[in-house]
Amino acid sequence: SPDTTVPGDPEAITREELARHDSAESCWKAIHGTVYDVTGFIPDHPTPAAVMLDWCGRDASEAWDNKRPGRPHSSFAEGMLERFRIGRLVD
Ligand code: HEM
Repeated sequence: SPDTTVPGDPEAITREELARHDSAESCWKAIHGTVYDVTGFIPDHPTPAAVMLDWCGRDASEAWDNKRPGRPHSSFAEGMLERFRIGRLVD
């Protein structure tokens, strides 16, 4: 389970905590307020790894909504997200 910095709220993940997971060793992303651990998915994503790695440790909502300019991810991709969910972004 994630190491959060909000006592009593195991779902809460701060931006500070999110920012610690900014590499291929541990890659967390916030997308529209939900935090995902996508570390294990990086080799399976259909792009060079660098495309995914650029967004580790950050709010990746913008990238999620625009995998290419004006092109959101598919509903198939959307359906994959739940399995990576680890919590909720808080300030
Ligand atoms: C965070 C979890 C992510 C998941 C689960 C995911 C999943 C997928 C999947 C399943 C596809 C195949 C096409 C589709 O279904 O839309 C795809 C394509 C793609 N994704 Fe992601 N993706 C993620 C994050 C990102 C990020 C952060 C970027 C950064 C821009 C990105 C950029 C792309 C690109 C460029 C393609 C291929 C081109 C295309 O399909 O138009 N993805 N992704």
